[in-house]
Amino acid sequence: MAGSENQKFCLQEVLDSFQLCLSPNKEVYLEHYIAGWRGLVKFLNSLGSVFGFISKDAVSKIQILVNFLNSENGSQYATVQSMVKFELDNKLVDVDKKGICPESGCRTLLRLHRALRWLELFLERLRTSKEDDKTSVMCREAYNESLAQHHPWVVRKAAGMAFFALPGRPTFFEVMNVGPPEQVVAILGKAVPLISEVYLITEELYLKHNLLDLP
Ligand SMILES: CCCCCCCCCCCCC/C=C/[C@@H](O)[C@H](COP(=O)(O)O)NC(=O)CCCCCCCCCCCCCCC
Repeated sequence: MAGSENQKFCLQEVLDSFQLCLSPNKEVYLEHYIAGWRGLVKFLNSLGSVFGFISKDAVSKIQILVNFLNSENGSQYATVQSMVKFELDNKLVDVDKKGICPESGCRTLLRLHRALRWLELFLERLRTSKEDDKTSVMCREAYNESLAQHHPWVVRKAAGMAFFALPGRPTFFEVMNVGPPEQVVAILGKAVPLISEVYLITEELYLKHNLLDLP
């Protein structure tokens, strides 16, 4: 998988990864969750260096999770559910905000999980958008409704500036690399509910274990 962030993006690949994410009993496989994010980072990279600071942060979080998956405890990280259990049972999470485990799997995944909500809201806006709607507006609205609430002023400001550099809807659809606009809309129609399901399962799990505010 190394270096896959530099290859050409294809929306179908992301859809496939999120499809593979769910086990028959609705657990979330970390490997496929990570693959989905790798695909999205590819997309971001293809939009240019203005988005480098966002892509860099996503890549570093992906890498932390990959390292856990490849560690001697890798099998405990097979699913998000098993990761949460393992890290909580072994006191590997900063539940009482002490800063002893600043890079736990749970807190790292939480950052991507929050970004997944932004993605869901953004893709749904794209799916239902009209030809001359602005991607920057869709992106900002989705961001303000989700991730922005977890970001300090300086990050919100930087993100806001980057949104201005987003290409228009036609270019955006082209970069998705799945064919004409109707096809993009059709694939988005499959991707959004899937992403939403993965998001909800993770959200409920984190809520149950009181992990939604991990520092
Ligand atoms: C296509 C437009 C892309 C716009 C992306 C919108 C999200 C804006 C996020 C701005 C993040 C700025 C970077 C810094 C973040 C960190 O401070 C912050 C907190 O981390 P910490 O607690 O370790 O400090 N990190 C995060 O919240 C995680 C952010 C992860 C963002 C990943 C975004 C990937 C975007 C993929 C684009 C895919 C487009 C979809 C097309 C099919």
